[in-house]
Amino acid sequence: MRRLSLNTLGEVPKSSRPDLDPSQLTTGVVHLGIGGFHRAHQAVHTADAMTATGDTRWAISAVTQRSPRVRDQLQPQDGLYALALRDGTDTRVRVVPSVREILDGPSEAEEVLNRIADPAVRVVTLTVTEKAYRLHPATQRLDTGDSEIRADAAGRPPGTVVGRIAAGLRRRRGTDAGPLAVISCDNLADNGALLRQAVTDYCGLLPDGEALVEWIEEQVTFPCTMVDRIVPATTEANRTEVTSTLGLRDEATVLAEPFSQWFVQDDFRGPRPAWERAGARLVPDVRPYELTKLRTLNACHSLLAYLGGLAGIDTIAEAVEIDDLAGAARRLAESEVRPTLPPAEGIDHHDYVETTLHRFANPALRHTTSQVASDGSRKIGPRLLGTVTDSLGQSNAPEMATLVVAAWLRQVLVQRTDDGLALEVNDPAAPTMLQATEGRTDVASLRPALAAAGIPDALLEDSRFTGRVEGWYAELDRAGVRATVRTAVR
Ligand SMILES: NC(=O)c1ccc[n+]([C@@H]2O[C@H](COP(=O)([O-])OP(=O)(O)OC[C@H]3O[C@@H](n4cnc5c(N)ncnc54)[C@H](O)[C@@H]3O)[C@@H](O)[C@H]2O)c1
Ligand SMILES: O=P(O)(O)OC[C@@H](O)[C@@H](O)[C@H](O)[C@H](O)CO
Repeated sequence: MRRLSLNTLGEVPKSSRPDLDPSQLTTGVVHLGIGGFHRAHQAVHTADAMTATGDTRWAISAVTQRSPRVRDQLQPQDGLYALALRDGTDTRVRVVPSVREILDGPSEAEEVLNRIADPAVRVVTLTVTEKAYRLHPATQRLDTGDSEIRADAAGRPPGTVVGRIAAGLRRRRGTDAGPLAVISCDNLADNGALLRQAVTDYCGLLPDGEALVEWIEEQVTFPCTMVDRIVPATTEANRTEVTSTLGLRDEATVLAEPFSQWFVQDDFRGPRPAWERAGARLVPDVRPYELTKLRTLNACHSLLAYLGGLAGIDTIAEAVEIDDLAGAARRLAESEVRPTLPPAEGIDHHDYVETTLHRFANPALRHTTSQVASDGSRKIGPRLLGTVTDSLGQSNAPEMATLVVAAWLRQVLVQRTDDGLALEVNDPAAPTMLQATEGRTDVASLRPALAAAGIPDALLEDSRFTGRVEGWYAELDRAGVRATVRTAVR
């Protein structure tokens, strides 16, 4: 079957064809980490902003970070791909035109730096997963002892995200290409500030680092963002379905829910796409929205992923249909998270929780518990530990938050469901945690495991945290998920 491409675009059914002519767009954005989420979120808001304004300077040069797979899917299609928005049995398919170039970061490192230094480029966005920032979990500062970071700083073509950004900024400084905004779109609280600090820490390892930091302060902003759209990993079934809708083969299909939200801190020194004309909110302070989303939506997602996974449940939609699991998510969100949140204008927290659980229940997404559970050691902090710390500070008991931590620990240490089936564990800290526990899975092994995962000392030394985690862990071991949660939500 013929592939989707510029040559075949005219054969796409009219209802799925883009409003923009892709060949008329020029590049103004570099994106690092062209995974599913970018294709379903920022690339779409950016296409819609160009359509709304007629300002076609914002096509995207997208960079793969570790494997050329997405480049190999998109390049034969001239960067075109279909987004399938699915809600229950409804599906809407649209071809997205904004990705105009795909570079493979590892093998085309020089080109990537040239793009970042290009005066036409005014925005760099990134979606690279939490672990790619290489932050020390306890300090949330760049782990400058990381061997890959040190190798980048020693002058090899940069392979890490922070190394690549710093090298690109250094080149841009050399070409005097003008101000730039570097926008993290990953699920991290204060993502812009964390990235700025990580780049600054990295510059500290470079011989010309001080001058580069001075230039960055003058020319580069790091707006914080809150991004929200559920985008599961694409399956072959998704590709086949979209192929039959388009009448053309699309290897780079992405699937998402219809809901999409984007809050961006309005901190730009140069031009940018008019995202506010395409559903985004440009606000002076993103923090209340970001905290609300991370501590509510993402924390409930993790709750369903860890407890659901241990209970042998494959998808988030199936997990949230179990009343006690939904009840535990509500208890976490309403009783523990809500008192810790600053007011976020326009957000009613109760409605937010109910909308979130309704979105999770979308059966068409088939978002797996194992995908959401991945990289737990990097997600537990931003999603749950802030709630734990703030709750303890307010003398509120973080029962559900610690239950999630215990469930994560059981996944990593025991790696079996309650029925004894093997659980796939994908966590960069898992080897160190298993080494620290020497293969033991009893309650006494939890503190070494938490320490190895980089949980901050203040929590490790607080028995109100460790005691609860140990209690829940023992209960999960004794009674299993379903009975533990049933008792917990009574
Ligand atoms: N998928 C979603 O529903 C969703 C929603 C909101 C935010 N996000 C954010 O987007 C991120 C990416 O999600 P996705 O669905 O696109 O995932 P994905 O697996 O499709 O893509 C991940 C991207 O990150 C890169 N990456 C992974 N590990 C890396 C590392 N160690 N160093 C450098 N690059 C690395 C990969 O190369 C790839 O380009 C998430 O981690 C999250 O922070 C995702
Ligand atoms: O993408 P991750 O791996 O950081 O987290 C998995 C999900 O919790 C997350 O992607 C949500 O679907 C998303 O944050 C919704 O906006």
